[in-house]
Amino acid sequence: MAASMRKICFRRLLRRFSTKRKGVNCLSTSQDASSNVRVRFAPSPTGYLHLGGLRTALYNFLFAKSREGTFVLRIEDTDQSRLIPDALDKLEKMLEWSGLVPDEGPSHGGKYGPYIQSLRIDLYQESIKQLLQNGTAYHCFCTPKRLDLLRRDSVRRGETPRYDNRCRHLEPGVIKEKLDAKTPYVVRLKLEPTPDPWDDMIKGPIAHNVAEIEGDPVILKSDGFPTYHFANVVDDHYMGISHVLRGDEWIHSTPKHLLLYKAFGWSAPRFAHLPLIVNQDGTKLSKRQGDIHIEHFRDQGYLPEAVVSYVTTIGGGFKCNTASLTLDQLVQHFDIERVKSYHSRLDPLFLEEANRAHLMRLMKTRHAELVASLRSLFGSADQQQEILTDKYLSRVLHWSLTEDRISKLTDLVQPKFAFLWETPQRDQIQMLRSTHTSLTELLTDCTKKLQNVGDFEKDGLAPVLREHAKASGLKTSVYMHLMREVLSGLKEGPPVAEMMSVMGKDNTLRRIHHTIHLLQSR
Ligand SMILES: Nc1ncnc2c1ncn2[C@@H]1O[C@H](COP(=O)(O)OP(=O)(O)OP(=O)(O)O)[C@@H](O)[C@H]1O
Repeated sequence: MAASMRKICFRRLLRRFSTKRKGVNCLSTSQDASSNVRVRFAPSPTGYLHLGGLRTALYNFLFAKSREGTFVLRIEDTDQSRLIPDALDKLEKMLEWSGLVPDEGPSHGGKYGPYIQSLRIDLYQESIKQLLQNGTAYHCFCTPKRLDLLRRDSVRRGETPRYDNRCRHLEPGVIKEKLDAKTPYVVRLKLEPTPDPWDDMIKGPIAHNVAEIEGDPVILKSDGFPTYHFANVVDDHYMGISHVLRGDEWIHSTPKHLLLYKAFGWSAPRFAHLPLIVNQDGTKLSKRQGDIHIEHFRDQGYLPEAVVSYVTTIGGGFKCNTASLTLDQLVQHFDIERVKSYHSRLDPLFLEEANRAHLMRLMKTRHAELVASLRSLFGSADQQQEILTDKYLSRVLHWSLTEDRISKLTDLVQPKFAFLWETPQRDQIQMLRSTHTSLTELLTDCTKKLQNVGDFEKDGLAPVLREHAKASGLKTSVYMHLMREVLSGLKEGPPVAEMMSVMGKDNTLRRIHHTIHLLQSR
């Protein structure tokens, strides 16, 4: 067995073992996995939904739906300095477009709302009092200047900067004095050693002794807003979240979160840290990159089902190929035990494959809708309206998909497919007249041959065209080039017999007659 395979099996074994002995030695994550499943997708509105965020939203959705649970959308907007005004609106639209409709959320309501953190400030301020009273948190009056000096000092010594926990030890009288004098403060959590492992649903037991590495973290900022860690834990508790599925970048924050649960005396949810979707250089995909936003894929003409399939390729979780699975099928096949623990890059070729597979599926299941979508790519005033019949559009769809010519509908309006919709221009045809003097006769003869072809399929047309080339004394390649230009104005493209077959007999003959007419007119 290869070493990497042995490692994976060992990790799986550990995961099973550690799940069974949950609570024995691990930091407590005591929610019972079989109890009422409630998960949340909790993005910050600091940018638009991208592939990484969508993948995390999707796995939360799949986990909830595969266990008859609830999928909650919560907006984490405590970093007010980075807010983007229309981010929430667009995020909700993109989730809906992808089919990941929340059961509870800012626009869907629910009994645990509000679902936007900036509307829950009172709850955080009440909750912080609890920790100040039981002594697990404390006021810190250190000035930004002192913190900066500390940081510089550490850097000078070649150490990782960390807060020295000085205000942990302030006398109650000093604290009162400073509070009475309205001295600005933050609230920090007292970190305790966390040498014991906690049990991640994907990675198995993980030990991270955060107090050895970091100073006490801020949980309430000087502007009265909670930090990510604090609001996240308070909300997960009050929203009854049973499982937290989030990106791997939060894995080292988990001991802090577990300490917060402990400080409150609450039981913690189970955690699953999902592998990240990374860039070519191994860095995490992030909101600041334009071409990874879900809107970008929608605008390019990709189907929501295909974009969803695309993001399932990082992280696994399925025992079958997901290229053509619908959301319902993904729910049926999803198994968190199969989620991988390593980060990877997306393969854009898979998106093309998935989009094609979903288009093929829609051809069978929602044919009329697909035809209507193709028609909608053309303006109502466009000259080609008269050929946009259901029959013609269906034939184009069938051809382009079965012959692997396109991966999305919008490909069909690219210049290389213009021949499907437009007749060649007068000047293109007139150019041909100068190189082929007897073109009118050749085309007239060709129409006679084509009239007699009953089954206008490429296999029947190809020998007829080859024979006509021979009878006209032209090399087949020269003849085919000529016919392609007559039909499409293009120098390159699909084989002529294939072109004719997709255009259909009437359309093909009409085009040739049109060319003859242009050749005869001056
Ligand atoms: N590249 C990624 N791969 C997998 N999950 C991701 C990725 N980026 C974000 N996530 C997850 O999506 C969820 C929402 O993330 P969030 O809204 O904070 O976006 P973000 O891209 O992490 O933000 P930023 O661009 O500021 O880093 C989080 O659980 C986060 O872990």
